[in-house]
Amino acid sequence: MSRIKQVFENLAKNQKKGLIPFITAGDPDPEMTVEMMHVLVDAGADVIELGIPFSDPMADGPVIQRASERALVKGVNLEKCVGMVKEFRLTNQHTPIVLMGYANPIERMGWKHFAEIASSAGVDGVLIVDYPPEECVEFTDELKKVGIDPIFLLAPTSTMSRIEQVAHSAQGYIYYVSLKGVTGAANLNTTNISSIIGDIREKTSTPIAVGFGIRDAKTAKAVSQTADAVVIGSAIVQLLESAPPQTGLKLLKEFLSEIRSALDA
Ligand SMILES: O=P(O)(O)OC[C@@H](O)[C@@H](O)c1c[nH]c2ccccc12
Repeated sequence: MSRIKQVFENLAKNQKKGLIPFITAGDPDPEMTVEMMHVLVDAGADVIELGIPFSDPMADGPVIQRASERALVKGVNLEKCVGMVKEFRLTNQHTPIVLMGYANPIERMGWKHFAEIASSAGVDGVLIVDYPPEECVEFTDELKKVGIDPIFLLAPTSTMSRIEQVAHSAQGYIYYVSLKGVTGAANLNTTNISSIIGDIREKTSTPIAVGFGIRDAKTAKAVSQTADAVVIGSAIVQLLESAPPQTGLKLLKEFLSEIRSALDA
């Protein structure tokens, strides 16, 4: 069974909700990323989304764009991201890692080669923002062949046929984007979420994670009433940006622990 599936089964069994922090690989410094991943786990992360820095991240707001730029300046590329997962796996074999990014670097490397090195490094899921399921059937097959879960996005604008398509192709979890716009938005409306999640659940039993615009414990808790997991990105990346590195790690741990307690309360 995949590590992601295992985590969601355990959460369901214990009637808990998942916490999925996002960080950009290599930000603020490539030397810190693996340590940061362990801090996230210590603070209660169930799955880690590790962002592959990209020069034109069109789904990202300014906070994650800046993180991407900082990481690129420090020479982080796709190979190095995979290497970070490999290093993380030396001391953690249980926390699922989802690599997320854009199609371009993956295509340059080649689907098959990427799938192979990612799987042998210990990557569990892959989410490519600009790959809707019908445009990447072959890539999805390569991932499934090596036991990596393909993760897809649904949004408030998704049609019923798109929901069906994603329900059919997705493994691990489905990522429901809570609002129209880019990452880091501040105006999440938690009341609209439940009806669309209901529609998705009619089509699939794959767990649903919700992200975009979750910045505090209260919102995380509210979203977790309907979602199986919450994803938090920009709030974390911003916190790291605004503090010196070692203080950043401490603040990160405090911030995530607070969310964890709210979800578990
Ligand atoms: O930053 P937010 O609003 O907390 O949303 C999570 C998000 O950052 C993370 O999942 C993510 C980062 N880049 C993305 C691109 C598309 C979809 C999702 C993402």
